[in-house]
Amino acid sequence: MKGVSWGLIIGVTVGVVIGVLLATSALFCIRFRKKRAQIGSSSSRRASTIPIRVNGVDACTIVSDSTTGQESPRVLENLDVNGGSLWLEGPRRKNVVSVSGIPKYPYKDLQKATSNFTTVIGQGAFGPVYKAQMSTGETVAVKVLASNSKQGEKEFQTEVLLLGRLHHRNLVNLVGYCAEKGEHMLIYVYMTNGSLASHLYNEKYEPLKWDLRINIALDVARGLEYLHDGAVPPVVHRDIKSHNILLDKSMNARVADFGLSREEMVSHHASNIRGTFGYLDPEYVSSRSFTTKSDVYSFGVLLFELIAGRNPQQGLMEYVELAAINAEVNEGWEEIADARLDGSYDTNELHDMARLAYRCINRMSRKRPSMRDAVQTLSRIVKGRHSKRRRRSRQFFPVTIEDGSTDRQSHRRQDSFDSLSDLPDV
Ligand SMILES: Nc1ncnc2c1ncn2[C@@H]1O[C@H](COP(=O)(O)OP(=O)(O)OP(=O)(O)O)[C@@H](O)[C@H]1O
Repeated sequence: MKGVSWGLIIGVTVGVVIGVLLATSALFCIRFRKKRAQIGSSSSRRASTIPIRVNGVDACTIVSDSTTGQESPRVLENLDVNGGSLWLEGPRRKNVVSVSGIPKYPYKDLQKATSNFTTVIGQGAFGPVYKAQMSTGETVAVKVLASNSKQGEKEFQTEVLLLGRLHHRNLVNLVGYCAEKGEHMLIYVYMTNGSLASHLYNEKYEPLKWDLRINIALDVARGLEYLHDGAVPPVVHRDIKSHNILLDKSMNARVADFGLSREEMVSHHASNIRGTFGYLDPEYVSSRSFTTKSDVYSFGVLLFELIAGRNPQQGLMEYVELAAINAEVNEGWEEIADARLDGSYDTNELHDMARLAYRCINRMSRKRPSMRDAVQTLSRIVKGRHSKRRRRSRQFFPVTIEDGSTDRQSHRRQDSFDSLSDLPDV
């Protein structure tokens, strides 16, 4: 009996232990699978919201941005998940010959779409830019390269091929081209709200709000980060300035004029130095060698433009150097804040952005941050702003929900709604 009961006890114990082990491992397997599925779906979601397409000759790889980008709630305009332009997709593409993925448009179509090239929207160093209404109903911008260009057909095609490989939501993507009747034209996504320069300096526009200025800075940083770290081979922009930052209908900023052969520029700059004075890296001027850090320098100038609402031709940098004297102990940068902001900005954010800008314009290129660092700093500023607002909204909502009947409280509710207007979707 004793033997039987010991055997029974041991049998039951072993059975229970094996049962528990089996149950635990089954549970572990289920949880592991779930987790993997979650990671899979979140990374594919991430890749689809923040596409960076790095194209080799035939390959197209999606890699992610250095930040998630969830802090930027603004709407993407005309973009599919791969950063390509939706208007070119699908059945609408009829009548368009596509060579190596970049559609080639007949001259007569563009002539018609621009009312015989009468719809000028701008004039750049490469030539005039026209607004074009395509028969598909889409609006595009057509850049006609100056006819004094020495570029041959083959070089132009090569350039189109290179440009066509660069796709990012913060770049003014090339969506087509035309090479006919001795004319060379590049067709771009149309940017409804024009250039950043016009919003900063043209009185006809409302002053840009502080939050929007930071969002624009982050958009530009992301576009440049892609050119420097995401594109293969890396692309140095060489002419970052507020005229080359364009805004779409939702005020998302995109970098324009990248990757164009600078040899083709109608020279309005002295002694072979390419770029725009005031934005030029002093190290490049002395060494004549342009690097990604030269773009970082120009980006720093652009950040100061956003802060101060004045450009290098209006003495921006002298202004900055004076303010920098007092800025060491977290003071002083307010002195240069754009008067059109009317004091409506967060002082800490302004200091953080100015400090980043000042690092970017360091005379020694090796001491400047990379664009990846700049993206991370600006993302932190934007994230900080959102969490501050979330905290503030948590303070306000319980009061208004519990007892929203008094005037004072309904005012507060209104205030909290106003300040939440640009919270990201969560
Ligand atoms: N894709 C676009 N959508 C809307 N407007 C555009 C577009 N591209 C250019 N423009 C307009 O045309 C103007 C001229 O553009 P372009 O890029 O040729 O020259 P720029 O940047 O002003 O000067 P530069 O050539 O010296 O850099 C821009 O300032 C902008 O107002």
